Amino acid sequence: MSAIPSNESPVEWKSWQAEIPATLMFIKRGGEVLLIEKLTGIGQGKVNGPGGKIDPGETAEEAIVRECQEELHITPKGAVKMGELHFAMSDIPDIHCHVFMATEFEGTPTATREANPMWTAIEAIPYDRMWEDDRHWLPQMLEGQVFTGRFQFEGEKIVWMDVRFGECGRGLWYGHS
Ligand SMILES: Nc1[nH]c(=O)nc2c1ncn2[C@H]1C[C@H](O)[C@@H](COP(=O)(O)OP(=O)(O)OP(=O)(O)O)O1
Repeated sequence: MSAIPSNESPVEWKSWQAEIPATLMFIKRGGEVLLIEKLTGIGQGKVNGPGGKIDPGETAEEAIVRECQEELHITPKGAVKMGELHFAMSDIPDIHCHVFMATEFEGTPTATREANPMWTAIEAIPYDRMWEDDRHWLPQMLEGQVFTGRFQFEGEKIVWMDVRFGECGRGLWYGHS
């Protein structure tokens, strides 16, 4: 299944490079998922998964473990890469985000200055408090589908999007990985 672009994107995606490499994590437990209320940084005030920028020299896998430790004092175990998100933004730097899912973790999710943890029933995920793209991939990802998404934002509104399920990575629209 794919969401087909309804108009031409002005972004030249073949040569597009994000300024910020980033990560997101969604930990599932039964019918719930661990979300956060983000208290600092990009998307402050929104609900999201824990995550953040990849530091220089870090892999995405290392970064997502560090971010979960910093934001919630937990260590995810056995994280699986599920998707890649490419955000062409209008008023903040462009972002390339690696999305992970896990079912195991060590520690107790704890509120920090960066995040309030929220165990949330999957059927009650508050999409109206999240980035607009999330409703286009998070439900499918939580059911186990890998994906690649490209989104062009004007402010916080999507003006163009292309989401494809069943494969993860830039090669989907590039012709090679
Ligand atoms: N459109 C979008 N949809 C989404 O679901 N998550 C988005 C998003 N745009 C950005 N993010 C997330 C991805 C990543 O986890 C996070 C990056 O935010 P931040 O820059 O705040 O990261 P950090 O927590 O590293 O912050 P600093 O330590 O302040 O640099 O925002």
